[in-house]
Amino acid sequence: MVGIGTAPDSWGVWFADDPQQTSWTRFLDEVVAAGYTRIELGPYGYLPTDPVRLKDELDRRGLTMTAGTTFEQLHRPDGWDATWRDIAKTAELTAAMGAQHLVVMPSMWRGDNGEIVEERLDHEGQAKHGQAVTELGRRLAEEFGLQTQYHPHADGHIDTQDTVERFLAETDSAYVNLCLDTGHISYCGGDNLELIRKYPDRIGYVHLKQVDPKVLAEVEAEGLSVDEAVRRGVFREPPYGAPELPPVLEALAGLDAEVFAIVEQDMYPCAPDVPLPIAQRTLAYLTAHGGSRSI
Ligand SMILES: O=C1C[C@@H](O)[C@H](O)[C@@H](O)C1=O
Repeated sequence: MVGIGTAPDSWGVWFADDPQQTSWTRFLDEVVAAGYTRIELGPYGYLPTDPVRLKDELDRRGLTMTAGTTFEQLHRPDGWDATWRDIAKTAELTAAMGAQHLVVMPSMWRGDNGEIVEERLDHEGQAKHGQAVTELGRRLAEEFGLQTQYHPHADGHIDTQDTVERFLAETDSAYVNLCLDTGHISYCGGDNLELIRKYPDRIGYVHLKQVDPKVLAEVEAEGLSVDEAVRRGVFREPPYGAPELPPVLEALAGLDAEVFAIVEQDMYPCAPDVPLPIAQRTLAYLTAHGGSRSI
């Protein structure tokens, strides 16, 4: 089964607290109105951080939480403390909601203005990073009972197919697997179907998004960041972008395990009335192609 859900990103939410964003109550109400039953936590502090209150808000709306999302900086020699401080609070709240997964993303090598802010990792750096993420996954499993699903990210240290494959080789599948984000993989020139075919046991979780090839070409030509690409609308409503999602859903349905596939159409910033109709159409499209909305 491929269990479809959605996330605050699909309502234009990137930050805990930003007056441009939809309020969290409107987000939750519209998720229900759109017909979804599963959500992600989004940036820590956007939804209530008191676990009793948050659970009550979810229960009242018949929603379950599949995962929290967070970034790491473990490629830095002194990155552990800052990473753990940020991740532990997200992990605690995520686990308290009964979710099983924590989606972890890399730090960026490219800054918001398109500038290079960090050198890419060499082979030794990739090996050390893989070991550190494995250790993170082990602690998240032992201390919070969460499965770590690593999410490659455009402009991040794990982004291209080559870095994703090396990352999988450097990490221990007992503690770390992949959150295949179809949009980020395509944005970086990777092949989602090939990753599912080559690493069926490592696909632990999925984010569904599509890329507009025209906007991507502009962004590449101008050397812009993914943040600017999002502002220009690089992530499109299905089925108007790439990759095609029905073959991805079919390949996921053929895996041994049930997998959550969470719609994450980044649209920061966006006008308040934009997300709901897109979310409704996207859910109808995905369920017509094999995705399941029910809990
Ligand atoms: O999972 C994600 C979280 C967001 O913060 C990020 O920008 C987005 O692209 C994503 O895939």
